[in-house]
Amino acid sequence: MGTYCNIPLRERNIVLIGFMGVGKTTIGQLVAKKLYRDFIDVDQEIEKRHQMSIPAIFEQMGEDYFRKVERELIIDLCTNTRLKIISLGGGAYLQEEVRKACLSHGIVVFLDLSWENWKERLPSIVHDRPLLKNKTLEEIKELFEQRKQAYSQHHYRVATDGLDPETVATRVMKLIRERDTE
Ligand SMILES: Nc1ncnc2c1ncn2[C@@H]1O[C@H](COP(=O)(O)OP(=O)(O)OP(=O)(O)O)[C@@H](O)[C@H]1O
Ligand SMILES: O=C(O)C1=C[C@@H](O)[C@@H](O)[C@H](O)C1
Ligand SMILES: [Mg+2]
Repeated sequence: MGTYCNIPLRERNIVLIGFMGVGKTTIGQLVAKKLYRDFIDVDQEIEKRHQMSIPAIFEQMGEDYFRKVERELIIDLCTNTRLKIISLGGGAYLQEEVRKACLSHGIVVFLDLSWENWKERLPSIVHDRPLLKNKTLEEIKELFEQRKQAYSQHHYRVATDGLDPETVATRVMKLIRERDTE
């Protein structure tokens, strides 16, 4: 897969990236509604295809299997679809092939949230994120910091601290509209 892309800018998929729980799924749904586009959540799509939850896939088939399925699905979506709003799982963008496909074929929007604000969200998300289970807060912070380097490879960044989902979605939508009228 080369980096050449013949998809016109206006038709490229919008790909939301960022750490677990920053709001990719929540915001992606809202942006899709606002722009009248289809929404695809990669985690939900994998769950649907396997008829299993993400924690069950991790437990029964292992993380390596999940990462392969995730990578193949994202590359397929990036290269073969247009005009979608796609929310990735939090760890997908750590894979280089995924980054390349998203950056060359889509418009990548990084949803950023500070550690201080993210910490507050942990209790509401820990139960269905296998990578957060059985980890201390310090270990999670380390993962949060480690992943920053990968997420720094994006087209746009939206700082989400203190913003409700509607406001974040409006900001994402404005970025896309401004880009389309450039
Ligand atoms: N801007 C926001 N303000 C407050 N709460 C939010 C915001 N965005 C999302 N949330 C809440 O945070 C939790 C995680 O959101 P969501 O599932 O959308 O994250 P995600 O980035 O898709 O996570 P994952 O990487 O695990 O798929 C949900 O309970 C959601 O309601
Ligand atoms: O950040 C991660 O590695 C993950 C995030 C979730 O979206 C799921 O894809 C899964 O729980 C792994
Ligand atoms: Mg999600």
